[in-house]
Amino acid sequence: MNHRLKRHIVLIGMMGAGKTAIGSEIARRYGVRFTDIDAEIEAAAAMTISEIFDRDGEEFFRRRETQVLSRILAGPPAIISTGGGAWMRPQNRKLIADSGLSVWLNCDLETLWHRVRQRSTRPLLKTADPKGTLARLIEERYPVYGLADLIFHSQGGDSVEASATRLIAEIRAADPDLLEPK
Ligand SMILES: Nc1ncnc2c1ncn2[C@@H]1O[C@H](COP(=O)(O)OP(=O)(O)OP(=O)(O)O)[C@@H](O)[C@H]1O
Ligand SMILES: O=C(O)C1=C[C@@H](O)[C@@H](O)[C@H](O)C1
Ligand SMILES: [Mg+2]
Repeated sequence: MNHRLKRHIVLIGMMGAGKTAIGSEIARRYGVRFTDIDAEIEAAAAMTISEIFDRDGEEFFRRRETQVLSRILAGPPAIISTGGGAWMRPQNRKLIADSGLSVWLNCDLETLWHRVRQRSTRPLLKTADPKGTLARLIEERYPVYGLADLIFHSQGGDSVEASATRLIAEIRAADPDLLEPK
């Protein structure tokens, strides 16, 4: 059924937390727009994120990420999936707070590792000990992710569909007017 979003719903969290999977499922179900910031960065640069990191470095990528996030947030309300590091910049947190509800998809290390271990698309995990890197990023980031408006506890055994249903209920409880039928 088609719905209207009053503000953006901005999904934050680690690589593999399900921002893209759950975000696109919710958007499909409610007929609202879904935007993935990583995909927007890649489209604007006509390069993959790995290529941007390799050629121009992480700092350059982070500046691009803020520009793209700012452009998407200025557009019509959408469900937005951010890259894992986006929420760590205070400037990005301010941009998100000004126009959306931030939702952290909180997921444990073992579940994340199970989901990302096969992927070669995430430059930050191209290390000698990717699981250790993931654990270190979790330690650094979780206190900051915890500043989100809503914390969704992802349950490892749940399907994407079940998680999307539970997340919608939690979003409705946090802000009953955010997602309304057209
Ligand atoms: N309950 C669940 N919630 C979310 N994802 C799940 C769940 N169960 C299985 N998955 C699978 O886990 C993967 C989650 O990856 P996804 O790309 O959505 O994460 P992400 O947060 O967007 O990561 P990235 O920052 O790397 O883009 C998907 O392949 C999805 O199908
Ligand atoms: O966790 C991170 O810092 C990143 C996650 C990805 O979504 C990409 O935005 C990029 O690979 C950086
Ligand atoms: Mg994603």
